[in-house]
Amino acid sequence: MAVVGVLALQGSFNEHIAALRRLGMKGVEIRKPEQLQSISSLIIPGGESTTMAKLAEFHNLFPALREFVQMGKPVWGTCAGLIFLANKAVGQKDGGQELVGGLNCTVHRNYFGSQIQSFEAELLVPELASQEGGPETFRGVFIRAPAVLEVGPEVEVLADYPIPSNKVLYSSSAVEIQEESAVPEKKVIVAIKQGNLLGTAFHPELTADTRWHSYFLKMVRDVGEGTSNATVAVSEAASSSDRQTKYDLPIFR
Ligand SMILES: NC(=O)CC[C@H](N)C(=O)O
Repeated sequence: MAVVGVLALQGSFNEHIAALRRLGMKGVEIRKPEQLQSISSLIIPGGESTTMAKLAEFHNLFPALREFVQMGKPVWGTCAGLIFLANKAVGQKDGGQELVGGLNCTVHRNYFGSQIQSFEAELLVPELASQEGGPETFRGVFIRAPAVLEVGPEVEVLADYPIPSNKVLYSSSAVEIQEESAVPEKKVIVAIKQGNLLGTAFHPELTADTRWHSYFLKMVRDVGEGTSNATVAVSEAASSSDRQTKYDLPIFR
């Protein structure tokens, strides 16, 4: 059976492996550079990107991760993983942190604020729904989440999040709630794709909705490495049976 690597230094790697299992796929934990040679796709989970970067540095993983991305192998970063894959990150701790890069975008590390400003929201996901079926929306779990501030022309935006006009981020001054029509709704980008790289600011691995995992597995198949047609057939069958179930929260099973 084809396997998907999951960077397992810190964060929600077990939850990704469980989501892959629900689709009939095996996720293998990756902790050392040489382990990247035996896999053809990788998920970088959410967690805390500064800590994860320190651990990656300790294990000398950055050169191997960059090479993996440059070889065009499919890589999906969720939350802290998205930060890893960004070419540029702002809002970093003093001294910054090393990035793998590859996604031509700038992310803000804690765009939505601190841990207590974590939230869940229904996101419109037209591309995901057209590829995977199911509802037009996806329940986004945002945990001290980043957001994408800017993207290059080659980057496809798969989801954005409308920030209510009366919610002002990064302002210490009191802000008056204005007439709805006076302040246009601002949208921030929360899911992107560039070639074989996928990035989501939220945590699909913490939901029962496996469509983002299934979408990534199709990217893996399209590269023509890794999954066999038989394996993908299994994963499609699994995801269509999932579609019949209602996506309840809390949903990690
Ligand atoms: N849930 C997450 O992965 C949070 C990421 C966090 N904002 C960071 O800087 O690492």
